[in-house]
Amino acid sequence: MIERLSIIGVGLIGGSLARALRAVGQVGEVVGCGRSGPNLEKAVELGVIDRFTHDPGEAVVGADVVFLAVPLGAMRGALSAIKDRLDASAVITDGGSVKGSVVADAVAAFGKVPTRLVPGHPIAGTECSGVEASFAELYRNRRVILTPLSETEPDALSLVSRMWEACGAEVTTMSVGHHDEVLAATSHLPHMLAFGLVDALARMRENDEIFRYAAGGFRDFTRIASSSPVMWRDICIANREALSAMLARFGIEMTDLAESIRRADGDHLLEIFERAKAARDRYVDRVK
Ligand SMILES: NC(=O)C1=CN([C@@H]2O[C@H](COP(=O)(O)OP(=O)(O)OC[C@H]3O[C@@H](n4cnc5c(N)ncnc54)[C@H](O)[C@@H]3O)[C@@H](O)[C@H]2O)C=CC1
Ligand SMILES: O=C(O)C(=O)Cc1ccc(O)cc1
Repeated sequence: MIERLSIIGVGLIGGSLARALRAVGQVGEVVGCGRSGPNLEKAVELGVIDRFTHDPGEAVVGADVVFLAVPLGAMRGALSAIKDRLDASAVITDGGSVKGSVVADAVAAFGKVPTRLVPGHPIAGTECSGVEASFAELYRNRRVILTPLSETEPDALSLVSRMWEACGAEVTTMSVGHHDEVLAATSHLPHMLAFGLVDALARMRENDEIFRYAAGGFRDFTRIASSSPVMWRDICIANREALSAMLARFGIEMTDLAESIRRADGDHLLEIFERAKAARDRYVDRVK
């Protein structure tokens, strides 16, 4: 289906796409591009990519699909670097966790919305980074959100949808703004809670003594605090408006909890916990 796929940023997300497409025989040549020589050499050794270059412009020559999988702060530079080297029919897509910033970066780089840009976001990942953490099954039975614009050419959208479906993913489309609001609530806020909790506890006791007495719940809740700091710095800045609003709403919830605890208001606490338990049980049932 794809003759030459160019992956800018061969880490967890880019590497897993290449592996998944290779596993189902839907890609010919895979060209990788990145900054780290050892990571790219590893990618060749693992059979994830066929060859690599450090020059994004060179990487996209002759590619029918270009997949951008760099941290959000590097998107604008990557788009500017590939702009003049793309084939006219090349489709550009990405895996960035925020979509408004990627569209703004594309407009800044191209001077207008590129009609063959299909912004995308696989709702799948782990707390690990780099090509060695990538695996072919990452996207199987997971959702991928595409946020096409009014300018997006239908055949480009259809190609990117089919690419993700070939990886076993379920593709949904929504607007850029809606995507960024929903993900601020379901992904970006929980990551802030995990980072904030672990940092607060770590600063309370210099010697890490406190972590020795943590139970399974702490480990489950904080797994995502092991995620890439650079990636999450960029996500926060890219989605600052929606994430700030979510953090403010969550702050009100925490204040309410703290007040109920101080007042020993068991009825109110029970009301909150029962409502939360019912909502989570419903969610877990739905995704089983
Ligand atoms: N990690 C996750 O669970 C998920 C991440 N994403 C998004 O996917 C993108 C990539 O994330 P990961 O694959 O997890 O990160 P990663 O750290 O595993 O891979 C990123 C790669 O990009 C390279 N890179 C960084 N700056 C670059 C530049 N200026 N030019 C070329 N290469 C550059 C890095 O060397 C690295 O190999 C991010 O935009 C992130 O928001 C989306 C869904 C899930
Ligand atoms: O590790 C996890 O559970 C994640 O939530 C991974 C993740 C990180 C960023 C995204 O934009 C989407 C998924």
